[in-house]
Amino acid sequence: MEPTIFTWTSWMETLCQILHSVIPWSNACETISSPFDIYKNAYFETHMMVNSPEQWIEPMADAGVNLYTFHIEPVKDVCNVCRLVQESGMKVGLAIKPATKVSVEELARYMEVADVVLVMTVEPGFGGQSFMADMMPKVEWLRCNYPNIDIEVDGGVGPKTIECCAKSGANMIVSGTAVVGAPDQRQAITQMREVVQRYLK
Ligand SMILES: O=C(CO)[C@@H](O)[C@H](O)COP(=O)(O)O
Repeated sequence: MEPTIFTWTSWMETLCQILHSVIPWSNACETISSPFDIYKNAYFETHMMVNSPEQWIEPMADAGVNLYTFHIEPVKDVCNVCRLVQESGMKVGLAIKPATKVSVEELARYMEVADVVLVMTVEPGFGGQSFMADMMPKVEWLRCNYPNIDIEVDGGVGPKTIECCAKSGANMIVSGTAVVGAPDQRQAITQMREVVQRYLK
């Protein structure tokens, strides 16, 4: 398990996360495929905040996405969507939002097919929201029961909140505003990665 810092900034080190709330959905696929011309070694995750994730699997796989993360709340047959994602060649990410009716314990039934679990620390919608520390028990429960799975946190994460996330067990970090607004973006990413590494040991 490695610390991975995902960030949404013009300076891509590891990943470009395409949020339909950030990019008008009409041209998301074109937007995704265009960075590949520039960032040939980047690892691309799409965080699908959509009601029908199965509808976008093929376009995202064709655009070159590596990790397809979708919210399980609106999906009736999660295992089927996971299977379709795997068959497309992408990794499977399962996301739950703060005000969800899905308990983190219910995720247990999908752990055989999931590669990543994303615990949202803001309500999906837009960047720059405040970090919700009361989401950390979900991360702690996951890390305690699934010591080797990748656990991602997303929303309000930055140098001031990274310690809380890493201590709870998160090893995949999405950071938007905190990196984009940092005077030194590389330093902000490096600092967060070092904190996560400290807890991974
Ligand atoms: O998915 C979302 C919001 O819908 C998050 O990815 C945020 O957009 C990340 O931005 P910051 O909260 O780090 O600014």
